[in-house]
Amino acid sequence: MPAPLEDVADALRRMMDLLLRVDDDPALGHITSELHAVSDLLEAEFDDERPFDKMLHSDAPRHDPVSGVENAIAPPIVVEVDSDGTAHAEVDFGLPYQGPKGLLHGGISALFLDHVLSLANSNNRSGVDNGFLVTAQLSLRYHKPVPLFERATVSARQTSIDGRKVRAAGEISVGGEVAVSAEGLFIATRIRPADVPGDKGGA
Ligand SMILES: CCCCCCCC/C=C\CCCCCCCC(=O)SCCNC(=O)CCNC(=O)[C@H](O)C(C)(C)COP(=O)(O)OP(=O)(O)OC[C@H]1O[C@@H](n2cnc3c(N)ncnc32)[C@H](O)[C@@H]1OP(=O)(O)O
Repeated sequence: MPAPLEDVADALRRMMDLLLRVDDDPALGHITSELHAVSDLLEAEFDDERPFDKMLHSDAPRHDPVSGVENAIAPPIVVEVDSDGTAHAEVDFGLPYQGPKGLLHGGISALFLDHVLSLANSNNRSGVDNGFLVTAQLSLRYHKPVPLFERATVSARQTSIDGRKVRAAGEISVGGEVAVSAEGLFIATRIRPADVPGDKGGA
């Protein structure tokens, strides 16, 4: 059963989508006041320390803009990692991700590929120094536009490990055809999860 924070994020996703469908309307003034009233309620509960702490210490990502179930910016996608190390997720991109009319914004493609390439690396870290694996380089090729409202598959696999340097490649495909392909270099930071107080090594 979804947790309350997931429910709220879902409600916010619905609203963001609707806001991109309405035109100027007299009701918008009232909606703006209502939203500020809700934000005032949230602000009263705000705990300055919580978001960063939660991201660092949770076992599953809940706040990131791709898979984060508590982040309304995220669709969110569910990434599965197969036994052969291939990471993949399915997603129907909607209006909040639009760039050219009816098409996915290219920066959003980069975001989703970065994320799924990262998860393809999280499965196999043998021989990699035990730091956080961060993106050092991401190279993209946009072959075809990605249409909104159609099922897209984002997939990635690790291609090599060389000391602290790990490489992965992946693509966004629609209807079985590659629309965007990516190659990424990820480097294990010198800072290790064990150096961060209270960290469980989740990210
Ligand atoms: C269903 C499965 C569930 C699993 C759940 C798992 C939990 C997941 C949790 C959560 C979700 C994940 C969310 C994904 C997030 C996506 C990834 C990001 O967004 S990461 C953030 C963006 N990236 C940065 O902020 C990096 C910023 N840069 C740096 O910190 C440094 O520059 C760093 C660490 C990359 C390198 O710095 P140095 O000082 O440690 O590196 P030096 O020692 O100089 O270099 C090492 C080697 O790498 C090369 N190198 C360094 N930087 C390079 C670069 N940019 N390009 C090419 N080569 C580079 C060097 O030439 C050197 O090579 P030679 O060993 O000599 O051969």
